[in-house]
Amino acid sequence: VTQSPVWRAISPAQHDQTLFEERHLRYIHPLGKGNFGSVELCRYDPLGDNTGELVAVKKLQPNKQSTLEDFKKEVKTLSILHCDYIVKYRGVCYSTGRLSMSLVMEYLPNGSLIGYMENNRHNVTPRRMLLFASQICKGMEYLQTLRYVHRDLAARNILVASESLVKIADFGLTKVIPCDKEYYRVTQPGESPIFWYAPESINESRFSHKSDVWSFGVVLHELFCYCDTNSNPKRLCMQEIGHNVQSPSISMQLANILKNNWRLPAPPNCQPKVYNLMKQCWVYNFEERPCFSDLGNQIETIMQDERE
Ligand SMILES: Cc1cnc(Nc2cc(F)c(C3CCN(C)CC3)c(F)c2)nc1Nc1ccc(F)c(N2CCCS2(=O)=O)c1
Repeated sequence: VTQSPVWRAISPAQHDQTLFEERHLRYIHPLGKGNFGSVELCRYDPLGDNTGELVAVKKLQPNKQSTLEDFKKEVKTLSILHCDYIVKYRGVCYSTGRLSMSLVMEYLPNGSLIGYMENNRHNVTPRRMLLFASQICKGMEYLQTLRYVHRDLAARNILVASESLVKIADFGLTKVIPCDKEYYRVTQPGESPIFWYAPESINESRFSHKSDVWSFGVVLHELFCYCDTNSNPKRLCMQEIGHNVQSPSISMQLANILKNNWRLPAPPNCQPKVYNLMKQCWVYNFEERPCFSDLGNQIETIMQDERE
């Protein structure tokens, strides 16, 4: 029987580790909602004896912004990224009948950096924050070698693998920079995380490795504020803008205060060297911002001094 055409048609799937059969994907509970879909904890249990692997499954929620095309690009992006500091792709699950598909990824039990920092505030040292920062930096350096701009680098999109390892997740907004240019121009901005955006991204929808560096500076700020909701970037910017949310638009007012050299304030008890790193990431002119390898070296140096 296994030699009949039907079995031949089916059997290759079993050998393809990246194809997950929906009937073996056991739903456990929701993990969260991102801008492009929801993520659920599942167990892939083909033997049906609960010995299967826990996986995080991202389901597409088609809304005005995201389409199946965008989701397929996100899947394609993640499937070719192989880096210790980027969440691992496991495969895809095509649902029988229905058109949709799901993205299957490794499951990291400690959740996002935000929840982790809030819950572990008392035993996360500045040295550990610098370790996390250097890992995010290395992940971004790797992305840059493939000409990817993440465009949504924020603490909410960083996952905690262990107390000494974090990974970049959620490549829903990631784009490849065309070979003949040094930046990516977005046409439909959609739901933009403008409080993590560089001025040129706010003003001209221009995204580059240097705009990712700006967002990295905001992630550093979030880290050294222990991801405290009272000092999250949106709240601090809105306080500075004032709450006249009419005209001009919030992004225009944000662009103005950044133009007038306002920046997120130094986090409480933050070493001057670390705040100085953030300020380098927030230089108005993107050409003067450091690149991720410079930042990585500076972070390693500060970590050395910390050790002495
Ligand atoms: C790929 C992946 C691997 N492991 C994990 N582990 C994970 C483990 C957890 F306990 C939690 C939480 C912890 C807190 N309590 C209250 C609820 C569950 C958790 F949130 C995540 N999560 C992944 N992805 C993911 C999940 C959820 C997401 F909202 C987002 N997104 C973030 C913004 C865009 S997003 O949708 O991509 C990605």
